[in-house]
Order: sequence, then C-alpha cells, then structure tokens
Amino acid sequence: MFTASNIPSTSSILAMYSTFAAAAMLVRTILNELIPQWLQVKILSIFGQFFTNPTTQMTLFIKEHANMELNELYQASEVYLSTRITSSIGQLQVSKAPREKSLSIKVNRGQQVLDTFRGMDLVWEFVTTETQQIIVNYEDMSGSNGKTEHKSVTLSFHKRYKDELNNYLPYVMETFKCMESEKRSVRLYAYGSVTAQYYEGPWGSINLDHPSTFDTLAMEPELKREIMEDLDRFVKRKDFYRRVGKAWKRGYLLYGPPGTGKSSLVAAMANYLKFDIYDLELASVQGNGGLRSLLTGTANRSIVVIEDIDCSAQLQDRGDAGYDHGSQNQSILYTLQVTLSGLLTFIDGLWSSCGDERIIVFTTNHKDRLDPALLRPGRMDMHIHMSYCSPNGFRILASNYLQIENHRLFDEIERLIKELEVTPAEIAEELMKGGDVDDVLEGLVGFLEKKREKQMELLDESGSGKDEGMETVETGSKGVEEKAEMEIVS
Ligand SMILES: Nc1ncnc2c1ncn2[C@@H]1O[C@H](COP(=O)(O)OP(=O)(O)OP(=O)(O)O)[C@@H](O)[C@H]1O
Ligand SMILES: [Mg+2]
Repeated sequence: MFTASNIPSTSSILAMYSTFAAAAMLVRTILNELIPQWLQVKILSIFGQFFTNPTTQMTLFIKEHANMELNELYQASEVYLSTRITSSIGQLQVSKAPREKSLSIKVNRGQQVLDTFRGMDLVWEFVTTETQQIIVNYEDMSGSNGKTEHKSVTLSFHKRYKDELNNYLPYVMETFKCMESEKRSVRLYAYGSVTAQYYEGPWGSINLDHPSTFDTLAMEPELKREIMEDLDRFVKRKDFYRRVGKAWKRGYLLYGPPGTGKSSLVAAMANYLKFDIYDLELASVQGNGGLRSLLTGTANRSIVVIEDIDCSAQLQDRGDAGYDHGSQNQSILYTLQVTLSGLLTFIDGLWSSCGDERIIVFTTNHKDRLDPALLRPGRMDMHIHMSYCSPNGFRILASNYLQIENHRLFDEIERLIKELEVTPAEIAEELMKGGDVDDVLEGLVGFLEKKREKQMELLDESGSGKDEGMETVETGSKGVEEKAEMEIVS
C-alpha cells in the first residue's frame, strides 16, 4: 500500500516504466533468438494476442502477382523478411549462383517469422499453392496437364492494430527501397522457357556482373556526360513527371555498327543507376498478349532492352488482316508473333500506365531500316549514335586495358584511327593481346595499317566515305524533323 509519504513521483513512475519496458524488450530479444518462431507464435496466442483466433485475427494475403502484374509488396516482403532472420528460424534457403559474390539467404516456405512494430505483433509466412493447369506447347500447339505454382505471403496480426498497417506496410516498402538502392549487383533478367513461365514466373534472372561502366566506355566525353546527366535528371524528376501528367519513363534508341558499345552502354547505364535489366527477345515472345504480360511482369527501376530491333520478329505493321491466312495453323502462328502495332501500343499506352522509373532501350545496327513509326517523336526520347572509335575513345581504352596515359606510338595510332572505320571492339581485342605495352601497341599499329590497306581497296571499289563521330538527338514533342538543329556532333 502506498501512503502519502511513499507515493512515487510521476518521474519515478516513468523511470520505472521505462526500465521495465527496456527489460521486457531485452527479454523479448533474447527469447527471439532462443525460442523457435512457431513456439513464440503459440505463446503469443496463449498470452492474449490470439493469432489463431479467427474472431480477433486479421490475415492479409500478398500474392506474387496481382492482375498479371508483379506485386511490388510481395517483392518488398521477401527482401524485408531477409532482414528479420534470427537464429530461432528453423529453415532457411541458402543459395549462391556462380556469378554471385555472396550467399543469398531467404526464409523458407512454411516458416513463420515474427515481427514487432510499435507494440504490434505480426506473423509472416510464405505459402505456396498449386492449381492444375493445361500447359500449351506453342511449337506444336499440344497441351499437357501441369501444375501452376502461386506464391504468396500471409501477414497476420490482431484486428485492433489494423490502422497501424498504414504505417507498417510503408515501412516495409521503404526498407525494401533502401536495400535495393544499396545493393551492389544489378540483375539481368531473360525471358524463361514455357516451363519457367509456369513455375518461376516468366523472367529468370542472374547477376549481371558486367564490368562496363561509364568510366570504361570509349565514347566522346561530351556525349558520355550528356547521357549521365540525362539519366540523373530522369531519376530525380518524379514530381515533375507527376505534375505534367506524364508516365515516369524514358526511351533511348542506340544505333551504330556492331562492336561500337551499344550493349556495353546499356550495362553501363544499369550499373550507374543500379537498375536491373530485362533482356527481351521479341522473336521468342508469343504474340502481343505474351509481350504485354512479359512487360507488365517487369519491376520498377528497371531497363527493358530490345536488341537489334530491326531484326526482331518481322516488325512490320500487319494491321488486323492476320486471320485471312486460310489455314488454322497459319492463323495461330500469325497470332504468336509480336507486331509493330503491338509494340507501339505498349510503348504509348500500357507502358505508360505500368510502373515507375522505367527505361526502355532499343538497339539497332541499321536505324534507316526501322519503321518510321518507331522513330516518331515521343516514342524514344533520345537517339544515341554509337560510332567508330575516335582518338579520345582510344585513350580511354588504352588507359583501361594497359593503364597508360601516353606513349610514343599514341600519335601514330590516333592518326590512323582518324582515317579509319575501326570499332572500339576491334581495338579492345588488340589491346587484350599479351606482351608488354610496346608489343601490344606495335601490334595495334600493324593491325590498323592492314585495315587501312583493306579499306583503301574497298574505297577504290565503292567510293564510300566514313560515318563520322557520335551524336545525340533529343526528339522532344517538336518532332524528328527538328533533329538537325538539335544534333550535337562531337
Ligand atoms: N565504346 C566502347 N567502349 C569500351 N568497350 C567497347 C566499346 N564498344 C565495344 N567495346 C568492347 O567490345 C565488346 C563488344 O561491344 P558491344 O557488345 O557493346 O557492341 P555492340 O555495339 O552492342 O555490338 P552489336 O551491334 O554487335 O550488338 C564489348 O564487350 C567491349 O569489350
Ligand atoms: Mg549489342
């Protein structure tokens, strides 16, 4: 009993309370490490949290895909829960892909993970359900029975905390975004096989681990700076895009001869922004419907690349006339090809409405062969010409490959490079040859001289000139016709 003289003051009650709370937290942390999570859930059920009581418990189902689109909250949950791993979780998935530098540890399916947030206890669990499905083999249009796996994660908590979710779920998303921006490796996604489509989702991925960066790219410094600034501006302009009512996306068309660094530039962009790459081979995509579901299955903060767009799946506009082919099989084959209009519809419409911070890159060796519809303003925001190696480009390669900034042979090499159509890939190959620096550079001079002889012969025969320099063309709303004025030729 408290008497007037021994009633504790408010401050001492607060001090007692905070000591008690700290002790409770400590006990909780220790128990969290020692007691298996499922047992903790049982204990919580007994002592008032009633996780197993359907009248007081609320469970959210977060599915991997929602309306055919990747569910970002599911992705976030997977990443977030990897930060909640304690020694009390009985089963973990550990993997290491050959190209990955570190182990990847995830909570195994069926394992419960306990989390607390502002006094609220939550139980997470990964679950997998299967449904029977007919799997179609698109080559011969035969069907077979198969199982489709649906991944989801459940989140259970006491109903009285449901309002707190408005803080908790954004916290999960925020943690995910922070971890994503800190991640060191960029992933390369490629369109999987039909089987992968049903069991692992349409995109399989590996660590990109591509060494290309803006530092290693042999390009005119001015062009490099422009591209980097464009990317910086793009990622910072969330509010701008929202204000002007435009989708937060950017399209780049990279064109130029083989071996001039188009693919390397895509890797450099991905490494610079820490965006994952989705490599889309249109030829293996089953029709416009397939294209749609693949593209909607890509994550935010990513680059979708369609290489060699001029060669991809006879991309000519075929209108709606495809069903006039007579035989059933032809109609089926026809519908399995991506059409130009399907691609354009996606770029203009669907692409705009799905996701944020998206970059799409087309590459081609022959810009002149592209359908003008693809080059129209508003489709690709920036056209980047990757051309033959320049003296500046050579110096970057020499610095990267040989770690030298100057050499007695540089003048001669640069003079030859100015005269010739030689790609950075060809020069890089020469610089990779063994021997000391003198040997390698003499080898390069020999290579360039031989090339000059050959080009002189060809020039005599055809009388053609060199495709000079690199340029960027910004195609804004004013149109392609204005390109000449906006050209920056370096
Ligand atoms: N501009 C460059 N800077 C540095 N290295 C380059 C450059 N261009 C090419 N290379 C070297 O050549 C190799 C091939 O280049 P890359 O695949 O990027 O060329 P590409 O333009 O995409 O060719 P293609 O049109 O055949 O796809 C690269 O792995 C790189 O080693
Ligand atoms: Mg390429």
